[in-house]
Amino acid sequence: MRINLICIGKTDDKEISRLIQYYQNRLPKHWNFEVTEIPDVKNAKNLSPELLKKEEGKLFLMLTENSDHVVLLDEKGKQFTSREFAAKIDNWMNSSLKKISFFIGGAYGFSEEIYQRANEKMSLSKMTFTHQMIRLFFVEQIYRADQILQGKPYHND
Ligand SMILES: C[S@@+](CC[C@H](N)C(=O)[O-])C[C@H]1O[C@@H](n2cnc3c(N)ncnc32)[C@H](O)[C@@H]1O
Repeated sequence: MRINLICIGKTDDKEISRLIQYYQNRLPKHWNFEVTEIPDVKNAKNLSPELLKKEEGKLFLMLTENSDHVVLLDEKGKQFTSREFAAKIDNWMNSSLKKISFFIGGAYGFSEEIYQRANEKMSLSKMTFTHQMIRLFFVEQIYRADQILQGKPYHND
C-alpha cells in the first residue's frame, strides 16, 4: 500500500521542511509514504475563495485515481487518538487498498467537489492550523503510528 500526503504549494518555511524531512527519513521504506506538493494555482490572488478552491480541487483530483481511498484533513472531521490512528493504518495496510491519499486544503479549505470525492474526513484538533504547519503535525503522527505499531517507547501512554 502507498500513502500519499497531497498539499497545495511548497512548504515555504525551511524549519517546517527540515522537520518534515526528519520524520520522513525515520519512517521504514515499506510505508511507501510520500509527500506531494501541488504547485500554487496561477493568479490565485485574483480569484475568489470559491474559484480558488475549485481550481485547487481540480489539481487534487488529477493526482487521484478512482481506487484511492481519500482522506481529507479537515478541522471538522473525525478525531482519533494516536493509537487509534495507528490501528487504522494497520487495518488499511492489511486490506486490499492500494493507495491512501490524504489531502491538506489551501488557505480556504476544500471545494464541494472534493468533499463529494472524499471517503472520510479526519481532524487533528478542533483548532485550525495553517496549511503549512498541519503537514508537519501529520507527518509526525505517521511516524508516531509506526513507532506504536513497532511497540517502540516513542509513544508513552
Ligand atoms: C488554513 S486551513 C483552512 C481553513 C478553513 N477550512 C477555512 O474555513 O478557511 C488549511 C488546511 O489545513 C488543514 N487543517 C488546518 N487545521 C486542521 C486541523 N485541526 N485538523 C486537520 N486539518 C487541518 C486542512 O486541510 C485545511 O483545509
